[in-house]
Amino acid sequence: PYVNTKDILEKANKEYYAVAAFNINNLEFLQAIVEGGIEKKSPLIIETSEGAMKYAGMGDPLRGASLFVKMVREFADSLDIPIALHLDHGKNFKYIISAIKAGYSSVMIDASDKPLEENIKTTKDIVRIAHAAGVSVEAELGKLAGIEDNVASSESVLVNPDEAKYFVEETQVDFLAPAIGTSHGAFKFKGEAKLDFDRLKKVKELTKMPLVLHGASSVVQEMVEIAENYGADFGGSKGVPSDILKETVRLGINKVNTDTDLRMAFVAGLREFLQNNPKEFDPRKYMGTAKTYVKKVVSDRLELLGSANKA
Ligand SMILES: O=C(COP(=O)(O)O)NO
Ligand SMILES: [Ca+2]
Ligand code: NA
Ligand SMILES: [Zn+2]
Repeated sequence: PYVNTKDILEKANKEYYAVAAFNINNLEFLQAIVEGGIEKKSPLIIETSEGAMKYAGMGDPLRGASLFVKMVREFADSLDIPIALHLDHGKNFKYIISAIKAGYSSVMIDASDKPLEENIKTTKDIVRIAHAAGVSVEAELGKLAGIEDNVASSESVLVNPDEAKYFVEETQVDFLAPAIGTSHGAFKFKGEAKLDFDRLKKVKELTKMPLVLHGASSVVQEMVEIAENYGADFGGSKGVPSDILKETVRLGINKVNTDTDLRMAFVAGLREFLQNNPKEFDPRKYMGTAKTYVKKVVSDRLELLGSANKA
């Protein structure tokens, strides 16, 4: 069934497991993710960025949002696993309202680049509107290094646990993304991968609510090798190691945003197939391996996060 993200995350919060939130831009990624969820009997959170809404809607974000709702609902309404649709990194009021109007389960209002009081005010505005429409809300505290807020910020700004308690009380958000040292993309760490577990622990103790980890892709070595075998250059790529990811779940992360790992799996499959099948031009064939690899990464991640058999 098509459900509210909050329902999925409240259960995960109670039972101390995490649910992956997988980003999509097209049909093929959605198909592969849904296949993984069915195989693992796992709840699924499908999420789209504002850019994805624009891309799917060919420049019209409301049309894009509505297309994604219809696609996801077609799958969700016909399956036993709970599936939610979430707007990732909502920053533009028009896009957030479009997602709510189109029927998204939840929206993120990302005002983490603003001073605390402004983040609170903006988040409160969105919570009031979203909750009136039965839509749940995610917000963020702290900043991820790498590309954040369309600005390359070299330093990540880690969450302040006391601020987090004040923030959630003031805003009444449904789930919170505390920055604890991750960053978006495939180049997360120069040296050793390290996250601030202590801050995460404190935020969980103080808020007791479902928490979100952004920048949570692992950069799956198997996929890097296949892709590089067929012409990719992913030198220097490094993600969140599985053991560190598992530790964040143990400490209270319940939603794990995963985009890069699916992108790398898809392009690995695409490169491999195209190189080995010079005569093929049926998209259902040349995107077949790509979808299979995405499904594999999805299934492994659902298992790792503990949401398998939780549907
Ligand atoms: O945080 C993410 C995805 O992060 P990755 O680049 O690590 O997949 N989306 O909001
Ligand atoms: Ca942010
Ligand atoms: Na999000
Ligand atoms: Zn993110």
